Formats: sequence, structure tokens, C-alpha cells
Amino acid sequence: MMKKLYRKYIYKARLKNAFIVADIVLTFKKGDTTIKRYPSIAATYEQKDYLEYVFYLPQGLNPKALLDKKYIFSQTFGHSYDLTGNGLRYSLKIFTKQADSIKVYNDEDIEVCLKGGLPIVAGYDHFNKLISYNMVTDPHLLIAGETGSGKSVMLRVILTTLLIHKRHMIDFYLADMKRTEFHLFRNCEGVQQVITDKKKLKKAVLAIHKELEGRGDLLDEHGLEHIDEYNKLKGIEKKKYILLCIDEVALLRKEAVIMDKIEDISTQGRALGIFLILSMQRPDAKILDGQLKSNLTVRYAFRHADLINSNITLGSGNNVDASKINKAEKGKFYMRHEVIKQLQAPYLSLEHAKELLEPIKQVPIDLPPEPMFEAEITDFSIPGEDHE
Ligand SMILES: Nc1ncnc2c1ncn2[C@@H]1O[C@H](COP(=O)(O)OP(=O)(O)OP(=O)(O)O)[C@@H](O)[C@H]1O
Repeated sequence: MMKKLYRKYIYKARLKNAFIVADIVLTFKKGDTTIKRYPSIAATYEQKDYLEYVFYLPQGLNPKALLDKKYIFSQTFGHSYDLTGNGLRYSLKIFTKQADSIKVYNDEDIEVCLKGGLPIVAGYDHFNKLISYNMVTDPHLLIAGETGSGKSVMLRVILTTLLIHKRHMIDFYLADMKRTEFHLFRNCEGVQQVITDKKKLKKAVLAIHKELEGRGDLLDEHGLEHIDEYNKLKGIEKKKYILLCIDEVALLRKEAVIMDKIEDISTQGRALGIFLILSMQRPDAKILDGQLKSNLTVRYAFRHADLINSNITLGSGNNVDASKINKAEKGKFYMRHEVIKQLQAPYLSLEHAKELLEPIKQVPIDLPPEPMFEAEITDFSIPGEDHE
């Protein structure tokens, strides 16, 4: 009993000290006296995997004073924490146990992610909840991390999930610049092209860019703002979403035309239903310079080489360092979405993915190659479109 009380005292003292050090305080004058009110710690609960604090901000203290200084929690307790609250009452959970290192991809958890939009799977949080987000609202994703940190498995998870559950909504263009992974998706329904060389990629990117411009014109003509609105019109041919996924985009750093068009897609793709997933080992400041980087609003940072690289991917000043992820912690990453969270990617082996994709494999037909990308570079039409 005594021990427990003492522990609670120590816990409270640590959090109180954090408030003092970060100056999370309401200061006001009463007569000649300056009064300081720190948040009041109402309770501490020791749970199996975490320690929870409940605290209240003093009335009159802008919650921004707390949220701007959240860094103090990672400085005091490490990165495994979760802060939630309503402007007055807050819960701060400090996780004492790391989540299990392997979470096998399973239908039950994926099912929960499938409601609404285009679900992009991320990973398990501290509550063992599989987090995902909607690509229609957050259209472009960057995945970065050192070799062997889990990027390819992550892409396998994302693409397999989309192919199995949402292929009727998307045309997939998958560019595998390392020629290692995407053969898995060849001949799957929905996959328009698996591309492994720069020349073909250039044609594909130019064609997608042409489609981007065409869709822009269509929206202008109809006075609409989003391709989803266009698709609700009667008597039109619906436009599917287009997903361009490029593994190891850094190999394209000298390809000015490709990079230029990709930047355009990143700027205009949201409204036009054309989305990007780009992955790279080392976050390349040149490639990620300027517009493209700011348009890749969702970022997954697996283990990075150092803090400088981590800052390129996640942004600086957030007190998160993806180089601190241990080499043995495969599939662990920071997701930058609305906030930065540490997650554990589901593990999907190649064999398991093959098994899942088997029912949607089409028998390859020995026909001449797709006209869209094999034709002369002047032919930028998208298959399935009507042409005069
Ligand atoms: N989510 C995960 N859970 C458990 N283990 C994983 C996970 N992701 C990857 N691994 C393990 O790490 C190994 C390397 O992963 P992966 O091939 O995805 O790395 P990578 O970042 O793509 O590397 P490279 O850039 O060299 O291709 C996998 O073969 C697997 O054993």
C-alpha cells in the first residue's frame, strides 16, 4: 500500500515538473502578487500496459499553451504517449510496454478499416487498434525508411487491401523501380500496368497527366469542384480513381519530365481523383523539395539513418526522431497525418499476399501490349475511354 502511494507521488511529481519546465501555466496578478496556476493532476491510474494521468487546465488557460508544448511529454516520458482532451480535462497515457512486434495481417482488423472512401492501411497503435485513413481526403502518401525497415511490406499491405476490396473504384499504375516487389500484382483485376523501367514510366506519367488535364477541363465545363460530383451526374461515363504508386522514387531524381508531372499530379490530383504513393529509402531533399513535399501530406517514416533525414520526412521541430527506431523493430514507423503517431505495420508475407490475390488474378491473354503506354508517345489516351 505504502509502495503504491509512493509511486503515485513520484508519478505526480514527474508530470508536475514537466508543467513547470515547459511553463504550462496561467499567470495573473492579484493586487501586487503574481499568481501562477499549473494544471491540476486529478488522478493517476496504473494499468497493465500504461500509466494514465488525468489533469485539468486552470480555467482561463488557452489549451494552445498545452498543445504547443507537447514536446515536454516525449522529453519526460519518451515517445510512447497519447494525449487526448477537450480543452479542460485531459488524459495523458504513458505506455510502459511496447506493442507486440509482429501483428499478422488479418481480415477481421482490415474489415474495420474498410468503411467509406479509399482506406489506406497504416498500423496498430498502442491500443492494438489498426489505424487507416481515407485517400480521397488525404490523397498523397510518402513512405520513407532505411533498407530493411518495412517499406515493401507496408506497400504490399496497402496495395493488397485496395486490390481485394476497392479495385472496382481504382485504376492502378504500379512502378517498381527496384524490380523487386510489384510482380506480385501483375494480372490482378484493376492493375493497368506494372512498370519497371523509366521509359515506360515516362509514358505512363505523361498519359496520367493528360488525363489529369482532361478531368480538369471536365470539371470546369460542368462548374464542379471534385470528380466525385462529376460521377454523380446522369448519362456520363464515370471516372475511376487513379492510383500511381512508385517504389523507390529517388531513382527518378534526374528524370525532370517525370518529376515535373508528378508534382503537378500532387498539386491537382486531390480534386481530380488521381492519387500518389511514393516510397524511398533515403528521404531525398532534392526530390522532396518544395511543392511535392508539401503536397505529400501523409508520411510514414520507418527507421531513418539520422535525425536530419527524419526531419526531412516528418518535418523538424516536432521532437520525433525516426532514427531512434531500433533496427530490430521491423515494421515500426511514425505516421504523420493530423498528428504524429508511432505505429506497428501489419505483417503480410509474400506467400500470404499471393494467396489473397489469387482469386482476382486474370488469366494473362497473349495480346499485343496495352495501347495506352505501348503506342507512340503521342497517344495519351486512357484505356476504356471512348474516342472519336
Ligand atoms: N510489419 C512488419 N512486421 C514484422 N516484420 C516485418 C514487417 N515489415 C517488414 N518486416 C521484416 O523486415 C524485412 C524487411 O522488410 P522490407 O522488405 O519491407 O524492407 P524495406 O524497407 O522495403 O527494405 P528495402 O528498401 O531494402 O526494400 C521483411 O522481410 C520482414 O522479415
